[in-house]
Amino acid sequence: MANDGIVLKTEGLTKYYGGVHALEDADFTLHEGEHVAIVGDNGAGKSTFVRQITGVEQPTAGKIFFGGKEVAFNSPIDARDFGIEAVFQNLALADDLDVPSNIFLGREETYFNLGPFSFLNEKKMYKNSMEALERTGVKIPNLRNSIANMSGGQRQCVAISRAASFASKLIIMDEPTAALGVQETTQVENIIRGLKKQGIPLILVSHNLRQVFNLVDKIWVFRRGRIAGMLEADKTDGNEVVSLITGVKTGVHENASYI
Ligand SMILES: Nc1ncnc2c1ncn2[C@@H]1O[C@H](COP(=O)(O)OP(=O)(O)OP(=O)(O)O)[C@@H](O)[C@H]1O
Repeated sequence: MANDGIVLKTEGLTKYYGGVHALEDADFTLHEGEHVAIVGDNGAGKSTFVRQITGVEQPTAGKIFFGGKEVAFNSPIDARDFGIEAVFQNLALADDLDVPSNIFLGREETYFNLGPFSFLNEKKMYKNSMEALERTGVKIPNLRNSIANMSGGQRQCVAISRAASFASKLIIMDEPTAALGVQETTQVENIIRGLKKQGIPLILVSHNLRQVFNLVDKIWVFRRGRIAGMLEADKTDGNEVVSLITGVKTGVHENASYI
């Protein structure tokens, strides 16, 4: 498949959990530099889709293309190796470790390896963590505190800084601000704007339509496990998106590409 400026493409992506058809026949395309949202009602299949394209789970059927090549991610580490970073609702932080250890989790900087032993370069990890947080504008008073002692918002910001630092090709965020206050939400939205400036593509799962309209180029609507349509953010409005989410048409919508 030729690349054609397409970063990620899925064809017929399908996931069944026993008899539950969580995702069916999803054809999705993300172009270079694009920021897109995935919206839909509870249970529409948004998180299921994200789990398939990040290697957390393997699809029942369908194909995933990344950078023009068909890929099969057997784990999130496989996806990471392609420069894909994801922030999930459960964050995947290690509670008993401090901020630098969490930012470098699984990618620790070592001085040297001696047989089975690795000697961590903690100074370098601390410095790089400070830089990662500074780049994303996140302020954490004491990086040496274990993550368990931090607020939900601070933990979320660490997870997002980690993803933003390592994502070279694509970043995926599943409800990154659902549990945050106003100030922290603004901080996360600024991180997302920074990623846009850097040209890093984003897939944002969000229930917050205000946020979606402020941040993305395209809105992909999921309904009952299927992609119901795609709308360009600057050519649509909240009513049209809600119509597509619910499947109840409230008027004539010329801009929707109903699928
Ligand atoms: N591990 C699982 N086992 C069985 N069913 C599942 C599993 N994960 C998800 N489902 C079901 O698949 C469907 C889609 O769920 P999913 O979590 O993808 O929806 P969602 O759009 O992300 O919803 P929400 O906005 O509530 O997070 C739902 O009916 C859900 O109950």
